[in-house]
Amino acid sequence: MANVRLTNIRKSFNKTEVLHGISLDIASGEFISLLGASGCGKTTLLRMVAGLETVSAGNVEIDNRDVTELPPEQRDIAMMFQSYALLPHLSVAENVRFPLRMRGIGNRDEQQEKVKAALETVQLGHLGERKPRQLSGGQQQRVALARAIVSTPKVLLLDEPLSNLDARLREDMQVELIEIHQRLKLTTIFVTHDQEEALSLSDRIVLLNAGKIEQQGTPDEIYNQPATGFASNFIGSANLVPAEIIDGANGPVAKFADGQLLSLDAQEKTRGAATIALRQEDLTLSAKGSGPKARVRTRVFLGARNRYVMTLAGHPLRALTANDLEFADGQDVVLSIDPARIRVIRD
Ligand SMILES: Nc1ncnc2c1ncn2[C@@H]1O[C@H](COP(=O)(O)OP(=O)(O)OP(=O)(O)O)[C@@H](O)[C@H]1O
Repeated sequence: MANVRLTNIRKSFNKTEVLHGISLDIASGEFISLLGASGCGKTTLLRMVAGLETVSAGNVEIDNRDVTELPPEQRDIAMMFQSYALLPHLSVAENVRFPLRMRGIGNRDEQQEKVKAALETVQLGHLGERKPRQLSGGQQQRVALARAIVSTPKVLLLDEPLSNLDARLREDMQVELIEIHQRLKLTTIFVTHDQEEALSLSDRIVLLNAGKIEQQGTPDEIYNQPATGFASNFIGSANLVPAEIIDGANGPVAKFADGQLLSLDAQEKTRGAATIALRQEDLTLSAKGSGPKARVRTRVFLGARNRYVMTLAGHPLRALTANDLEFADGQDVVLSIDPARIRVIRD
């Protein structure tokens, strides 16, 4: 287990810069997620930690050692890819043993001990003799994970390792990853575009946007205190509505383009043009009462809940509600929200 330090990392492909100076300190034993939309540079950054991609500028340190110029096999890392690439002609146990053989770690008996332990960690101790094609997709993914952890690398790099799994298996594997991390305490860098996965697995989330770090923090901080409009929208898909922040009779209020007012937290300091971030799950809808009104455009049935798509001051607004609430298309509904849950982002 080791710390990882990235200092001012830049990467250009054919003169186009895709990573614009990333600096990041990852503590020994930390589980960190690189979260961001497709194309923001997550995989490129991970590959540079692995040594599979050169850096255009900056430094990579692992365990307080500069590895920027070292090839992957000298970095003491293991990487698991989205396509887990098992060798079809080798048994499960031989697949897991492969990195030990490549790196000449231990003799045959020691290698087999390690393989057994790794397969037991992913609960596949009984399937070592099978060939990969005789396993389900989820089991194959576990074999790939066993192969990644078998050499107890200093750093474990995971590139969207769960993205090929169906929803149920994915949840099971998430729990398994959490348990494996608790047991082995490997420094782990996990790439994902799935915010829920990042929130549920990580000690810390690094949100990337177009080759830069947009925000980093614990899942709680990232979810509850998004620092920018991008972060609010990306995590928890908040509604973003422009407004003017003014002093009302009882404290600050947001005034929307159509003149409607929404009370803000008494502590809110911003005044003037801003964007209001309203989480779908924080909005309460009612047929009567005081507060800004939104017009229902459509209702999406989600089983236990409904999603209402509405219009507020000319902007789309979505809310999640319990499904015993029914509003008709075209109806005006009153919005209420705990002022402490409203985020004001200065324009
Ligand atoms: N080998 C390459 N040659 C040229 N451009 C590349 C190369 N690899 C990546 N890029 C570009 O660099 C940018 C970042 O790509 P990267 O794969 O790191 O993004 P990502 O966030 O991992 O996306 P995804 O979630 O879709 O995998 C993209 O614009 C991509 O087109």
